[in-house]
Amino acid sequence: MSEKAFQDYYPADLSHCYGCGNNNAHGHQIKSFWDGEETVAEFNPLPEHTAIPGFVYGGLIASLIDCHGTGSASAAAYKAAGRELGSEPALRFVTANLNVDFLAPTPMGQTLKLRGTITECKEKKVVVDITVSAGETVCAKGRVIAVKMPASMAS
Ligand SMILES: CCCCCCCCCC(=O)SCCNC(=O)CCNC(=O)[C@H](O)C(C)(C)COP(=O)(O)OP(=O)(O)OC[C@H]1O[C@@H](n2cnc3c(N)ncnc32)[C@H](O)[C@@H]1OP(=O)(O)O
Repeated sequence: MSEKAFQDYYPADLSHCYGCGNNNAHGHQIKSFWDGEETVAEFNPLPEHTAIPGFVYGGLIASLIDCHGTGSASAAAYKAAGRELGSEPALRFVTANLNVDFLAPTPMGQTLKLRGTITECKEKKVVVDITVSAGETVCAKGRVIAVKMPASMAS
């Protein structure tokens, strides 16, 4: 995909997140995009992301939901403000609450597809509902409550 991901617009000094930071060589570096009014991301779990042989670790799934959620929140805030992604001042969101339901065992060896719906979008808080699917099976669903990053988290 040649389109820039939401996370590619994060400023370099805030791109170290284990889930989505471009500057974290050991992280997941997930990439989120718009698909109409929804947001999408894909991830291919590695062998080290195993829970039980053949199945994906739930913590990884939570991490993917977390960072697809905060990325989607930022993109939704820019959209609501009628602004270009990445324009200054930056609209940065962190996770206030993360809730995950594991609905079915998640198989290794398949691309996981995340799909997000912006359920609520206010100036300071964005709520994103997300599904994680392997093939036709929705393996997990989650909700991220993302809140504007406090000044105390900026270096
Ligand atoms: C561009 C750069 C971004 C890159 C980073 C990506 C991040 C990746 C995801 C992460 O892992 S972030 C790291 C984990 N998160 C944190 O460390 C956040 C720690 N918590 C805080 O700093 C504060 O608690 C927080 C900023 C989340 C909220 O404090 P505030 O004082 O700003 O919130 P406030 O009390 O004003 O509430 C604002 C709204 O959020 C709601 N809210 C706040 N905390 C909540 C909570 N814990 N659960 C549910 N809702 C919550 C609150 O009810 C309210 O909703 P309403 O407007 O509808 O009334």
